Amino acid sequence: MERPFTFINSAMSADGKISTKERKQVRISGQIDFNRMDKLRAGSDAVMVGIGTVLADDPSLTVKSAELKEERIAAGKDENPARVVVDSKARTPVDADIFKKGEGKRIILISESAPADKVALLKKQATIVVAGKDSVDLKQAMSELKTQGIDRLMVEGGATLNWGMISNGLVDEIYTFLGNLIIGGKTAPTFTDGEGFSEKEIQKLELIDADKMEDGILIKWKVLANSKQ
Ligand SMILES: NC(=O)C1=CN([C@@H]2O[C@H](COP(=O)(O)OP(=O)(O)OC[C@H]3O[C@@H](n4cnc5c(N)ncnc54)[C@H](O)[C@@H]3O)[C@@H](O)[C@H]2O)C=CC1
Ligand SMILES: Nc1nc(O)c(N)c(N[C@@H]2O[C@H](COP(=O)(O)O)[C@@H](O)[C@H]2O)n1
Repeated sequence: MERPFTFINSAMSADGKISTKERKQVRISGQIDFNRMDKLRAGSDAVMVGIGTVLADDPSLTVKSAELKEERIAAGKDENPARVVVDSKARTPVDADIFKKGEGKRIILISESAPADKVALLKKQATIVVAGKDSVDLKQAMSELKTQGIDRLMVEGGATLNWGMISNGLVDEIYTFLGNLIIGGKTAPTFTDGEGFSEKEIQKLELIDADKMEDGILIKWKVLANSKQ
């Protein structure tokens, strides 16, 4: 199956949390890391999040730097990479910031179980891709993104989508900024939630690089092949 080159970028606390127990967004990294993230967005064909992140944070997922936007336009691309939401039941609000802010394509990945009336509303603002019966079949969805010309995909969480992508063997690299705070809470989302691997299935990584950045560490990992997937 052909799929895009895919990486996850995330910011987590020193105890591995990506938001609070109330699922409230926390500023974990500083401006240098936000600029790095902006460059990653600008260099991608699409930026993807789960519906949990849209409902919790309402991110715009746009490129913020005017210079980087101009570079994209000069290269014949849209100002922003395509914004993709994994949303089995088509719960994306029609007034979400991904629709209100910035130019560019929007793609909503849904399952066959999504209600037709809501899908019809979303169709006015986004390309709808149906993959899977009750929840989005991520393998099928990634193959569809590839056929739509997406060669480089940035995944920005959250915890459940990160698990879904990694456990299905759909991720090539992971970039995590580890910040100088403890969030705690057993219900606060971690970098990967989902059901978790049992011992023999655990996903192995190879360290690419680790750098001190502001008051934290940027760690880059390569995801190794996993015979279980
Ligand atoms: N610090 C950071 O870098 C980031 C933190 N976050 C945080 O993450 C939290 C949201 O994470 P979650 O609640 O876990 O939501 P999520 O953003 O991972 O979305 C999960 C939802 O995606 C949908 N989905 C459909 N098909 C799926 C499949 N095959 N596999 C996995 N998911 C599928 C399901 O409805 C599922 O509930 C928020 O609190 C947000 O603030 C989100 C992005 C970045
Ligand atoms: N990389 C990173 N560092 C942090 O400290 C963060 N809090 C986040 N959060 C995610 O960034 C997204 C915001 O995007 P827009 O600014 O709206 O374009 C959002 O999904 C946050 O969860 N990321």
